[in-house]
Amino acid sequence: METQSIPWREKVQLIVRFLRGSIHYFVVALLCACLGMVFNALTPQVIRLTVDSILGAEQPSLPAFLQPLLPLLQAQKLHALWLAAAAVLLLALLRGFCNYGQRTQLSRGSESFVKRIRDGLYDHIQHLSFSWHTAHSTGEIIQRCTSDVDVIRTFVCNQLVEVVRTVFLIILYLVIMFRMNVRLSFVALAFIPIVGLSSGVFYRRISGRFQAADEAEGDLTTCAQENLTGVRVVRAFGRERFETDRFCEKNEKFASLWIRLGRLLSVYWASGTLLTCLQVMVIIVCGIVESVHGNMTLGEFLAFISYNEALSWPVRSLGRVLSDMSKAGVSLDRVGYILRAPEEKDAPEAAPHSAAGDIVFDHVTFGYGETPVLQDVSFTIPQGSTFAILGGTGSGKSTLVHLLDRLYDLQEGRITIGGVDIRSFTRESLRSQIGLVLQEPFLFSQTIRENIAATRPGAPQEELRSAAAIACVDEAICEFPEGYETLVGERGVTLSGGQKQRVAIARMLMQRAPIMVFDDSLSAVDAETDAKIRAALHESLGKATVLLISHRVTTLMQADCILVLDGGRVSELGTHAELIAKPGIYRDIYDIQMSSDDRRLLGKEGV
Ligand SMILES: Nc1ncnc2c1ncn2[C@@H]1O[C@H](COP(=O)(O)OP(=O)(O)OP(=O)(O)O)[C@@H](O)[C@H]1O
Repeated sequence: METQSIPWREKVQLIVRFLRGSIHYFVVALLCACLGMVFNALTPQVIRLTVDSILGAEQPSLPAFLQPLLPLLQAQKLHALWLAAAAVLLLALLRGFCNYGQRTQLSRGSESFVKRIRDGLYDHIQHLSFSWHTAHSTGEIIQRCTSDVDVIRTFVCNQLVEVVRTVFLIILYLVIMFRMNVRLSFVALAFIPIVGLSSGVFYRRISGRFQAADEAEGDLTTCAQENLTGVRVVRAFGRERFETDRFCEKNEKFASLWIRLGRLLSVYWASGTLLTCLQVMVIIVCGIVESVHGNMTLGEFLAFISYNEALSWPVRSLGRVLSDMSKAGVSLDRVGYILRAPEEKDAPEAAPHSAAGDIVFDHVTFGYGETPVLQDVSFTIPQGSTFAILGGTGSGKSTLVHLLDRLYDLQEGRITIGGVDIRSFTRESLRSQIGLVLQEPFLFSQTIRENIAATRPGAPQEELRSAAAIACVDEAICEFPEGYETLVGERGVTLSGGQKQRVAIARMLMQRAPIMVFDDSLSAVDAETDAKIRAALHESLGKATVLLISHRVTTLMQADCILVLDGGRVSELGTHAELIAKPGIYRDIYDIQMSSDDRRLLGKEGV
């Protein structure tokens, strides 16, 4: 799946959009963090006071509210030392409280933030067009909704807060340091842009590598997902070795990308450590010179060193945050790519319409890409009739259904139902009136009852059973120990292809749609069951318009009208009797398919 970079302004808007409702947690967390910094900054001052005025003989400089303590500090050195120790303890306790507040608020904020992203993404994906879904791999969509969302969460909830905290800390410490010694503070300050610059260079270099690693992870997920979904094919064709090799190859590429990334990170961290040591060394040397010249007391020197050391780690971590920012930037691009995809939207004038009336395909031309799949296709399906479509593989039969259901939008021509262009229907009203059974039906990992009742939850059991009986699957369901409560899917029973198709037919019948489409949906049942189902459907469908697609002539021959598609064009149109009366594709297929068995079966059906 491609990833276009989205502008930073849009990335910020994206974050702000999902932060709504949880911003107060982050504000409180930040306040706690800043307060913790203040308490942190007071500890070296206690040390300075202890060294200079309790152990040494300097006149203590205390803020006005602490002036009453002065006589106590000067009178009894031991009491003063206890007081200093108690102050350090108190500051540590206060820092602990702030830390606790920061973490609890952050975890609440981050959980509600990430929940909002997941909900937003899921809801958006539900409204993306079918063409978008077919164009993008499921594995990668899942990866973007899980790992990428996680990277964004870590960035917003930990690193972004860390940046604000670090900036506050740098300002606070620099103010204190400048008040203590301006010259030495300038030396400490000079290192900040150097560290910042090296982080910036690093940030630019690493961004592309993170993107490549993420794309490799997407490939790996897709490969694993495909393999697990197609496990039957893998086993049947003995492709285990091939699949393992394919996975290993992708896994190796993924691992080597991360190793290269790790190497780059190590270079950064090693050079950062070197820079920090250099800065500490320079400050110690300059501080000693300042102290020797009497520009600093010993206590001030010690306090300055601890401020400087406390400053070096956050400045470096700023570099790490910047590098993580590049990763988060890539993840925001990838999640943003999904969120930017346009949702299926009805035309402003679209409204719910009744799907009663004739269905007309009027000079329809359509292609998924450059090559047209359907060319100038025109035909009419009278309301209440059974209309069949026959055609070779890839002739465009399913494409007709995709267009009727508006899974894809028409490029040329128009389709009308009862004289109303299907583009004037809201998609919901159109789709709710077209019952669809696909060649490869999908059943949810729920009970058979829930699957059949998917279109009408809460429908009475008798109705479910009668729909299942029409689809000739009721008997098979009742044979399961748990009957209709049998769970299907990975954690339940595995239904045969034919059983799945019949459950899907029952599900569609529950919809009671005025238009019913069977897209090669009896291909997995034997000819006899196919005939039984058709007979039962014939009796129960009433006034519904039925569109029947099949490769099997016996399935189609009773239809009111049969259309033969050839290479995306209408080749023949007429009743079974009309079509076999003249040479053409239909008669050829009929002659090939009609074995003596079929003729016997036809005799049974009385055709
Ligand atoms: N989502 C898609 N994207 C691109 N091409 C597609 C897509 N779906 C179908 N096609 C192509 O369109 C052509 C017609 O496909 P369609 O599924 O309509 O044929 P069909 O007659 O139903 O075939 P079959 O009987 O094998 O199911 C084929 O060449 C197919 O490769």
